[in-house]
Amino acid sequence: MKLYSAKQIYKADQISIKKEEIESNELMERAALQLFNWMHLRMQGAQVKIHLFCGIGNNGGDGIALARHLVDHGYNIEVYVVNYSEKRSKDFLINLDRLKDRKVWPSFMNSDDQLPEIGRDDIIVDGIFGIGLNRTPDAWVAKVIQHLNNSQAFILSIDIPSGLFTDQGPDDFDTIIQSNYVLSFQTPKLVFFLPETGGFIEQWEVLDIGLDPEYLMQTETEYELIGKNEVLTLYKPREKYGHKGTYGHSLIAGGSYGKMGSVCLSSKAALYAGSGLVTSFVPKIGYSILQTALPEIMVMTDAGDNELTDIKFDIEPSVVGIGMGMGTSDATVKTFSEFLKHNKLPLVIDADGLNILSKNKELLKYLPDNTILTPHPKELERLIGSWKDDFEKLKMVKAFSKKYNCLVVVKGAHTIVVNKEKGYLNTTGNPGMATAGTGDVLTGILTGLLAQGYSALDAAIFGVYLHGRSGDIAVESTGFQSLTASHVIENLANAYLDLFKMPEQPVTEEENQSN
Ligand SMILES: NC(=O)C1=CN([C@@H]2O[C@H](COP(=O)(O)OP(=O)(O)OC[C@H]3O[C@@H](n4cnc5c(N)ncnc54)[C@H](OP(=O)(O)O)[C@@H]3O)[C@@H](O)[C@H]2O)[C@@H](O)CC1
Ligand SMILES: Nc1ncnc2c1ncn2[C@@H]1O[C@H](COP(=O)(O)OP(=O)(O)O)[C@@H](O)[C@H]1O
Ligand SMILES: [K+]
Repeated sequence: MKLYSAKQIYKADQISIKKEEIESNELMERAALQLFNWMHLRMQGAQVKIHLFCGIGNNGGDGIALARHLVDHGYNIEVYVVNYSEKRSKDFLINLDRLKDRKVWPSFMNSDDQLPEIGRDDIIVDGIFGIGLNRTPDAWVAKVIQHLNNSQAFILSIDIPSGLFTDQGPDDFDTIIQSNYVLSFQTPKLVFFLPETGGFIEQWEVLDIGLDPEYLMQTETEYELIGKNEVLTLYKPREKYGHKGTYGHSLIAGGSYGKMGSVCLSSKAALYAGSGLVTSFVPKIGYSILQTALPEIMVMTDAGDNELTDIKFDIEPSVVGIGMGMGTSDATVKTFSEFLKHNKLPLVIDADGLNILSKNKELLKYLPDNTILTPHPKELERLIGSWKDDFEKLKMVKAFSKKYNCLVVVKGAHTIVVNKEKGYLNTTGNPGMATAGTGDVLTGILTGLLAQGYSALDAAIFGVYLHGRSGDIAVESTGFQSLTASHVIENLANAYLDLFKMPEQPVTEEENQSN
């Protein structure tokens, strides 16, 4: 699913109005009707108090139009206009008049006004600012926003939580609505998925207000949201006459004394992801550990007893996944550097591999095109430097990806695969996965997919999705706290099977009777 920027949404808005030969307030009416239908379906006329807080732009206009539909259906409402500017939008004013025709008179809130009382069981509709926010709200508006946040009432935001910028990071976190549910028009917004701002949204849903499909289809976006629909097109089925050679040979290189578990996890994950053959390349200390833990896997050892000192092998793997548990001793740095200088194989680099690159930036030029790097936030910071906010971070990652012609998998709650100018945000995964070793599992999956012939970009997008989906299936039986990296591997099978599961259909009346 594409994530459109505010600029693109405004453009779609104008094109739709022109093509359909409608007035802009008709589009607002569509939006308001969608909002109303959503609420009416759930509330069924319940007399819970609904407080609608509206700004003076079109987001406020949506709220005012929604208030009219609610009043027409007998709901118990109170409308407030947060009067932060005299520049009221045309469609806001049209809808204000329509509301006044129903004899509903909003309270106009100004800077020194007392804040209204809100019960914890009430509902708040947040229509203060939408995608038109272009500066940090004034202190008194921030106070209104804090008052709503502190009320404990359920907050339903129109389009975007008020106070969140659509395409830049916030300056002041106290000016943002903490939303329980966001009904977002046509497209979710990028900020819903970034670590700094995602927490302001508990749940979201898109309402289709019929913006011009042709424009939406043809417009390229900087970011895409990746769900099952997107990855299904990437999946490569197994061929009837395929053999283990068809599905590639993954070499997993890493480990050091006390850290062999990471190589076990990566190697096993590569196998479960479908790699035809998997060889682990480890210091001598790892030999019996791997042979005992993973009978399906071949093991090669380095000259070093406890750490990698001489990464050389006489086999021809299809891809190398390297870095997990490897350490950064002088000998390992030396052999890793030599390896990079001579290597021609596709690479996935994780953990200490990334740490070594960060300290020896001159090595970056040896990365083969489309190498996949999988940093967690700290590793990323070491690699590209620190950032002011998530938007600056993404800009820096894009520049890095372009400069070194590599893919960066920015790990986190919504992992983002960055390929030069474009970012792909994952939708699977859960906080149970914030546990040791899940990153090693991801490296193994990505390596295993590359071995099977997936392109680097497809492997990164698909692998990140599968990894999160395995975690989501696993957590149903483990709970968040007890989820382990091994559970993620074990559920890879279920994640693959889940790709082709149809959503459950409701039982029809006839089927019910025949049972
Ligand atoms: N596009 C679509 O397809 C559809 C969009 N719809 C709805 O329109 C919403 C966007 O509406 P919008 O453009 O009127 O902007 P909105 O967010 O209401 O802000 C109002 C104005 O406030 C101002 N302002 C900004 N920051 C400020 C600040 N800190 N403190 C004080 N003032 C500030 C700024 O004006 P300025 O003062 O800069 O001239 C801004 O224009 C969108 O989210 C959706 O709900 C639907 O109706 C259906 C179709
Ligand atoms: N809150 C979360 N929601 C979803 N996924 C998460 C969350 N926290 C961590 N993860 C995922 O778990 C993995 C953790 O990787 P990493 O930090 O490298 O762990 P390790 O180094 O211990 O293997 C990443 O793929 C990350 O996206
Ligand atoms: K809003």
